[in-house]
Amino acid sequence: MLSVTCIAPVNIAVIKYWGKRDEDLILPLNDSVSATLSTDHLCTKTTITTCESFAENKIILNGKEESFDNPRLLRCLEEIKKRAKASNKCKPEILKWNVHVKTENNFPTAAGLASSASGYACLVYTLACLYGIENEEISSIARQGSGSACRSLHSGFVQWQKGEHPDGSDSVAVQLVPHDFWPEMRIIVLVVNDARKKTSSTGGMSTSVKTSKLLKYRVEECVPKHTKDLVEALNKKDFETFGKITMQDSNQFHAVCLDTYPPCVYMNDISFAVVNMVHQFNALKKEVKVAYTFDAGPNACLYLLEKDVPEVLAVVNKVFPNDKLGDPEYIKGIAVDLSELPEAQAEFTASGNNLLKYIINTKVGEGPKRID
Ligand SMILES: Nc1ncnc2c1ncn2[C@@H]1O[C@H](COP(=O)(O)OP(=O)(O)OP(=O)(O)O)[C@@H](O)[C@H]1O
Ligand SMILES: C[C@@](O)(CCOP(=O)(O)OP(=O)(O)O)CC(=O)O
Repeated sequence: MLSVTCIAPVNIAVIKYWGKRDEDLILPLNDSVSATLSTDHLCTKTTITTCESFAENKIILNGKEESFDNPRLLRCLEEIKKRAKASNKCKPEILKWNVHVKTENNFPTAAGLASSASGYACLVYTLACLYGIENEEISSIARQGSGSACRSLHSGFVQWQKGEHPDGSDSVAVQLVPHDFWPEMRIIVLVVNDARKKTSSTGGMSTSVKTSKLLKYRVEECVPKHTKDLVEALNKKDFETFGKITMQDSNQFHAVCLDTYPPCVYMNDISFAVVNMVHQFNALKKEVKVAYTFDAGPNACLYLLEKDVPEVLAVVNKVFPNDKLGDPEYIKGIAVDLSELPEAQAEFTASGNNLLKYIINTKVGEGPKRID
């Protein structure tokens, strides 16, 4: 019997992946860029055991058995085994044994918090460790579990290169800068809703590819420029440009969602209240101090620098007053001393009470790790 346990991070895109050119191999229409978030606060933990006596493959997700008869899961297992066989790093008989997967996310699953990204990255990395191929290029296998998962295999800021080959061999994730390149970078997630979402990313983007003319323009004209300028800003640690492109790319992605027929509506009134708060804050400061981005759900991810966290949190608490403020479960992640927060400017007014469920204060982090 062999058993391995690993953890893997979530990632949040600043240039969004939306649209596939090959649904089966999960090949994207455009490059995307993300930050890998610290596993100290958000992560998937997966244990995989393999044994000659196991009669079938099994997966237990968050304590509940799920069907293994899932094409994405089967594809990841099959591809890893193929790679392990070719590398000769593992005894061939071991590759014939079934596996038992036990996996847990320490945050809500399928709620637009990128659980499929950390989930499939962890699955593929743990399998790779089990068969001794963890140092090979495995992002192209994680990609076949969930596109965004390929980016969670690296630390720091990561680019998923769309690639050109029809077989997907060059559609891989590469690290742009390591996790400690811009150590002041912080990510604050404002959780508006952590229930399972109605339109999955997979379904939504498939309809966008079929119906949105704006998506074609985005892919051909906008994303290549957004990506080039954002990577340049990242290398120069130019937050103003980094933040502006991040917000513009998120807004364009949601415009594509509305241009989809029938439309995919992921942001809600609370999301737009966050958008207004951020622009009001940046206008008062006369520079881009904080940037928002939204995935396929209403939750906001704010990118900002450490020095601005107290002032931004003071504004968030004024615009979104909450009875749970002070409860340690309300602001999770990196500890915040509420008594040290400054007074928010008089210009900000409350949007309504208890509109946020909770807040996660985190930073850029490392890739998957074996922990057993
Ligand atoms: N730990 C895990 N191990 C294996 N599969 C997982 C794991 N966590 C999530 N998944 C898979 O990912 C699915 C959720 O993906 P989905 O894209 O709907 O939501 P999300 O990833 O939370 O949101 P988004 O991708 O929009 O940020 C789950 O139903 C499950 O199939
Ligand atoms: C909005 C996004 O979060 C979309 C993520 O889509 P998924 O990677 O979940 O989709 P599939 O490849 O079909 O599994 C943007 C992003 O993470 O780049």
